Amino acid sequence: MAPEINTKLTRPVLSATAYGGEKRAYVTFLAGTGDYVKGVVGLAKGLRKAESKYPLVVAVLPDVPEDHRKQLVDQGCVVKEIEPVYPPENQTEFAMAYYVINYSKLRIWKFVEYSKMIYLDGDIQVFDNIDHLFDLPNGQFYAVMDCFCEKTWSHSPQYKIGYCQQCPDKVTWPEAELGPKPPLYFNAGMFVYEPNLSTYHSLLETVKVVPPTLFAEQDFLNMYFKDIYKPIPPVYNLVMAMLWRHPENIELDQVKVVHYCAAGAKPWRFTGEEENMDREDIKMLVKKWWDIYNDESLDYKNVVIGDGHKKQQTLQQFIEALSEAGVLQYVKAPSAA
Ligand SMILES: O=c1ccn([C@@H]2O[C@H](COP(=O)(O)OP(=O)(O)O)[C@@H](O)[C@H]2O)c(=O)[nH]1
Ligand SMILES: OC[C@H]1O[C@H](O[C@@H]2[C@@H](O)[C@H](O)[C@@H](O)[C@H](O)[C@@H]2O)[C@H](O)[C@@H](O)[C@H]1O
Ligand SMILES: [Mn+2]
Repeated sequence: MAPEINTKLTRPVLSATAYGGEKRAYVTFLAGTGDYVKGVVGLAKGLRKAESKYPLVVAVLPDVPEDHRKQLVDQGCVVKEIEPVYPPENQTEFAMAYYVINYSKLRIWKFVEYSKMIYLDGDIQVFDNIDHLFDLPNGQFYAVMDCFCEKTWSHSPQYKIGYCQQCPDKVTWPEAELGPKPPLYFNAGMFVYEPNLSTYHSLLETVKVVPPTLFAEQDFLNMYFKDIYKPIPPVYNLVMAMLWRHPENIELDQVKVVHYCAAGAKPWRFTGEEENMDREDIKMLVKKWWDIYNDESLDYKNVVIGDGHKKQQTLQQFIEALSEAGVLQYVKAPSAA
C-alpha cells in the first residue's frame, strides 16, 4: 500500500530532473530471471544515499519477471522494456546469450526523452554524488580507462607484451612490430552519453556488420566512439583489478563509484574464495555494498526528504502534513476552477 502512495507523490519531487529545460537520468540495464535484480536494487538505494537528483531508469529485456520489475518500481526506478539486440548470425552460437545481453545495451541510445544520461552496470555501486558529471560539455563520450592486466585480456596483443594504458611507460608500445599505439580503451560499465536517434540507428546498423569480439558491446562502443572518447578519472568507475594491478593510481578513500567486475566480486554472490577476493579492501567494499542494500531507511517508501539535520520526514508524513495544513487543497484549487 505505502509504496503505491509514494510512487505517485514523489513524481513532483523527481521532476527536478528538468534542468534548464533538459532532462537527465541515470540508466542501467537488466536481463534474465537471475539475481542481477539485487544489483540494480542496491544501485537505486546507493544513488538515493548519495542524494542524486536524477532518477534511475532500468532498461529491462522481456525476460525479466514481473516481480523483479515490481521490486524496481517500488524502489522508485523508471522501468522501460527494450527489445533484445542480436549479434550477426552464425558467428556466435555458443555464446549467443552473452552477446544478446551485452548488445541490448545499445537500445539506451533511443531514450531521447532524456538529453543526457549516465549509464551504470547493475554491478556498480555509487558511494558519492556524481551528478556533476552531467555538466560535462556535450559532444563527447566520457568513461574510465580499462586495465589490460587480467587474464581475461590474454587474447590481446596488449596483454601478450605486458602493455597497459594504466602505466603506459612501463612497456613501450612496439610501433615497428604492432603498428601505431591503439586508441585509449574504456570500461563500458559506466559512461556519460547523449541519447540520440540518429546515433541509435547508426549503432544498430553498424553492429550488424561488425563481427562480434570477446568484450562484445564494450569493444564495439570503443571502436564506434574512439574519436570522441574522453577519459575521466578512475574514481568514477573503480574496476576492481586496479586495486592489485595499479594501486599507485588509486586513492581508495576518494573513490565514488565501484564496479564489482572481477571474477567472484559480485556482492550478492560473494564467497571470498576466488583469486584476490580475500583481500581486505575487497571485503570492505563488498561489506559497504551490503550495508546499503540492507539499509531499510534507503528504501523508496521510507525516503527522507528535507534537510537531514532538521526534522526528518518520510514522504508520506510530509504529504499528510501538507494536507493537514490545507496546502494540498490549495494546490488543487486552480485546476478545479
Ligand atoms: O544475467 C545478466 C548479465 C548481465 N546483466 C547486466 O549486464 C551488465 C554487464 O554484465 P556484468 O556486469 O556481469 O559484466 P562485467 O562487468 O562483470 O564484465 C550487468 O551489470 C547487468 O546490468 C544482467 O542484467 N543479467
Ligand atoms: O563483455 C562486455 C563487458 O565488458 C566489461 O568488462 C570486462 C572488461 O572490463 C575487462 O577489463 C575485465 O578484465 C573483464 O573481466 C570484464 O568482463 C564491462 O565491465 C561490462 O559492462 C561489459 O561491457
Ligand atoms: Mn559490470
